[in-house]
This record gives sequence, C-alpha cells and structure tokens, in this order.
Amino acid sequence: MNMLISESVLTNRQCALLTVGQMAEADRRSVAAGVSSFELMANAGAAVAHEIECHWTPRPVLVLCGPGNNGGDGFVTAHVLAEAGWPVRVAMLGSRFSLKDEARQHAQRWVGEVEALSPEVLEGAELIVDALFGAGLSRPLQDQALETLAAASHGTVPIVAIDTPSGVMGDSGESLGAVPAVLTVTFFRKKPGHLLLPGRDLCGEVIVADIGTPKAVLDAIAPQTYENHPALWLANLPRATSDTDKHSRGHALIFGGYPMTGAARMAARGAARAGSGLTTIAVPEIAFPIYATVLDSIMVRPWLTPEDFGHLLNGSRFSAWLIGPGAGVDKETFGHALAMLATGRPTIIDADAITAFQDEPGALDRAIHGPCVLTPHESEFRRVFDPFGDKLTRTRAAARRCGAVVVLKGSDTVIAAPDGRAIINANAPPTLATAGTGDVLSGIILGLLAQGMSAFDSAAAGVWLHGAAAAEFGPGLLAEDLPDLLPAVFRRLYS
Ligand SMILES: NC(=O)C1=CN([C@@H]2O[C@H](COP(=O)(O)OP(=O)(O)OC[C@H]3O[C@@H](n4cnc5c(N)ncnc54)[C@H](OP(=O)(O)O)[C@@H]3O)[C@@H](O)[C@H]2O)[C@@H](O)CC1
Ligand SMILES: Nc1ncnc2c1ncn2[C@@H]1O[C@H](COP(=O)(O)OP(=O)(O)O)[C@@H](O)[C@H]1O
Ligand SMILES: [K+]
Repeated sequence: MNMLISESVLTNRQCALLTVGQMAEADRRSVAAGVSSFELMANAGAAVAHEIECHWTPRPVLVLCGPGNNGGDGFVTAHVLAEAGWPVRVAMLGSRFSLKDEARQHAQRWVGEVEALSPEVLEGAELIVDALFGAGLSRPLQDQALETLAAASHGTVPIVAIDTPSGVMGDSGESLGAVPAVLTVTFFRKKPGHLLLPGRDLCGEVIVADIGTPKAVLDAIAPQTYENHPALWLANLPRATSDTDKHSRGHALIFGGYPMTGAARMAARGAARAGSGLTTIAVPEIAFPIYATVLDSIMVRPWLTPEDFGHLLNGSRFSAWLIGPGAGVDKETFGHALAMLATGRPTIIDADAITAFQDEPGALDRAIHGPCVLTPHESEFRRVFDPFGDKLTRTRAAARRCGAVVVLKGSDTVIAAPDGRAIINANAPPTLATAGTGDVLSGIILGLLAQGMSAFDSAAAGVWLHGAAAAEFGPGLLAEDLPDLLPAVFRRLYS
C-alpha cells in the first residue's frame, strides 16, 4: 500500500492518455521540434531492451517483427539485446525490404538471419518479443500472425509486447486476436486500450518509457482522457480545518427505500465516512423503525406522503442528494428522482432510479440542469443510453446527451463529463464484485458532493477511494466493510 504514497507524487500530466491519432501527432510534433523519427524508434527499442534486461537474465530471445514501425522497434530491441550478449533470433511477417523509412534503416542494422513468421520459429525461444503490430493495427489478426501468437500463448514462454500486445486496439482495448503478454512497454503516455478491458488484462505489467518526446507536445495536443489517480483531484478533496463545523461539511440526504433497507444504509455510511458533516436517510414512515434501530450518527427522517418528501427537498438544509440504492423501480422512484433534479442541487441518480427512466430516458435528459452524477452498471446503462461503441465512447456520448457526469461501472469504470473529459479507473480489485458495493460507491460520491466538490471530481475521487478501500481489505470483502476502510486510505493519501 506504499504505492498510494509514491503514486500521489505523479502529476496530472503524467496521467494523460493519448489516442492512436494523438500519439501519431505527438510523433509529428516531436519531429518538428527536432527529435527525428529514427531517434524516437532507437529510443523505443532501447527502452524495451532495457526493461527486458531488468526483468530477466540472459536467455534465448525471439523477436517477432511486423511490417510497420512496431516491427522497426522490434529490430532495435533485437540489436540492443544482441549487442549486450543475449542470444537473439528475429522472425518477420513479410520482408524486411518492404519496411519503410526509419523502420527500414533500423532493420538494415540487423546483420543476423530474418526467419519467416510461423509457429515453428517458436522452438527454442525462452522469451518472446511481440513487435508485430502496435498503433497501426487496422484489422483482425489472421494467418501466420494469428497462428504464431496463438501457439506462443499455449506455451509457458513469457511474451513481452512492444507498445500493445498485437491485436489490441489502442483506442478501445478491444482484442482482434491478441494473446496475453506478461509485460508491455509503451512510449510517452499510455493509450486508453492499456486500461480498458480486455486490453488491460492482455497487457500484463505496463511500463511507460520516455523516448525523448518533448514535454511541450502534450500541451499542444491537450488530451481529454486520463487514468484515474489522486493527482487529478487530491487538491480539491475536501478537508476539515480548525474553523470547520459539521454544517460547513455539508448535509447529505439519501432516499431510503422499503423493503430493501440495507442499500441506503450502506450508502449513508459511505457518505459519512467520505466526510459529509451530517447524513440523513429520508424513509417512508413504515420503514422508520427498521432504519432507526440500526443507525447511530446517521439520522433518519420519516415521510408519510410524496408531498412530505417534496417539502423535505425544498428545505435548504441539504447540500446533495442520492436516490437509487434499494429505491425500487416504480413511478414513485421516477417522481422522487425528478423532484430531486428539479432543485438543481447536486444529485446522484443510481441503481433503481436509473432503471425507473427506462421507458422515458428523455425525461432524465430534460430534468438534469444542476450538478448531477449517474452511476449505472452495464445493464442499467443499456436501459437508458445508446449501447453501441466501446466503453469510453459510449460513456462520453451518454454524458454529452444527458448533461450529467456518467460513471459507467465495472472493473474498468469510465467517468465522463458532458464537456468531453473522461477518466478511466484501474485500481478496482475483482473482490468488488459482490452485492452492495455499488451502493457504497454512490454514498462515497455523495459525501464528497455534499461537501462542495464538483460532480466530476467527486465521481473520480469516489471511484478511486472505493477501489483503494477494497484493495486495502483483500479477499472476503463484503460491501459493508468498505466504509470502515476509508479512514486508512485517507490517512495514506494525506501522509
Ligand atoms: N510516439 C510514437 O507513437 C512512436 C511509435 N513507435 C512505434 O510505431 C508503432 C506504430 O507504427 P505503424 O503506424 O507503422 O503501425 P504498426 O502497428 O507497426 O502496423 C502497421 C502495419 O501493419 C499492417 N497491419 C495492420 N493490421 C494488420 C493485420 N491485422 N494483419 C496484417 N497486417 C496488418 C499495416 O498494413 P495496412 O493496414 O497499412 O495495410 C501496416 O503495414 C507504434 O505501435 C510503436 O511501436 C515508435 O517507433 C516510436 C515513436
Ligand atoms: N470484477 C470487478 N473488478 C473490479 N470492480 C468491480 C468488478 N465487478 C464490479 N465491480 C465494482 O463493484 C461495484 C458494483 O456495483 P453494482 O453493480 O451497482 O452492485 P450493487 O448493485 O450490488 O451495489 C461497482 O463499483 C463496480 O465498478
Ligand atoms: K506489439
């Protein structure tokens, strides 16, 4: 867990993710700034060789080179390792004489044999370098590339991927025939495909190497996509100071359903642990005894009629609301969600309250006019938003359409703002796949919103804190454990 401390010294610039197109632009701008393509490729291949030397002792290496610049990087890697005394063989898809420009120049420096790519070349290799395709992948793998990589994946020989495992789409993480690498060395910045599934799982460990791209290139490109990290929001995370009182830390209100009462209670504990000064669950009168007997610092307010609930919302004491956990998919939930949104105050629409809009998604779009966060999992998302396209594209389009921050959950949660900014989260362990963890997540985000943090920052910070809390616990996690794990995560963040 020391990772939290060292990670938080990263800057937000280092968390930027570049698309394949932006990476090509970075290349062009580097050249314009005086760093040649030849030099970039030399640095890229040398960085891969360096990582291999750091991870393994010398052993027979087979470098699989493709017909583009990814293959060029492979020739450099082969050359550098051979110079260092490693036994290296090279196999290539196509002919090295069809390589262009700097890839051709680097391939010419390889004096050894270049074998034709086929599964037979794998014989005797104890480390495989996959330099077949990177950013230029344009179609599914086929024939020799597909067969050779498939054969490589059936053995136990580790595979090191250059830039991406061949077959992974850099922008979407989609696999068009890729096999898992144990290590992927990429350059300058990660791409979304290094974090989106299945790409993230296929990459293994990812190392980002500096290949001499000038720093100013990033400002010119102005990336809109980031990997979630405290560097993005830590400065805006609400912190109590000596002149703070509980009222200045916000008052979070959660709609408490019946008969599913556990969900709202867990959300409330998430909000309170995230720092909300006061936390109240508003519950139908029939459920009041159930809630009241199991809550201490969290307050319970009974309401009798929807009008009572409306009056509660129109009072000025609450700084943010949440509806969804345990709410029930019905007309009442639909109406209460609209009433919350009508106040223009920060609102989270989660779970059942998202599904309540399935017959009328346009009503959600029309109602959102203040800070708002939607936290659907994939099924809930599909009920109200367009299901087409990769996860990043879909989440962005949803946020743009409805005007809210959309958190599309999963192992690779995407957080998108209506203005096009997006963050991909990668710290969530699979132990989160257990009932109720989503309720705690919406509660944590609520606790931050209630304290005045922006919707986008609250969503990003909430998702990261949720993942870090789960990682803190390890196997055997229950949703109700999560709120009590937050203090340790905060302590480390602030140390
Ligand atoms: N800053 C940077 O970004 C730097 C990037 N660098 C490196 O450059 C790499 C990108 O190079 P790249 O653009 O030449 O593309 P690359 O991945 O080699 O493939 C293109 C070739 O593959 C072919 N092809 C595609 N799919 C295929 C398939 N399924 N089956 C068969 N063929 C297929 C495609 O053919 P086409 O689609 O044109 O018909 C074309 O011939 C990048 O990943 C990184 O390693 C570094 O050198 C330095 C700095
Ligand atoms: N395999 C996984 N790896 C990491 N995080 C996961 C995984 N599966 C689910 N999660 C996370 O757990 C939470 C589950 O939320 P949700 O599906 O709404 O569950 P519930 O409705 O039971 O609360 C989300 O934050 C999601 O991102
Ligand atoms: K590759």
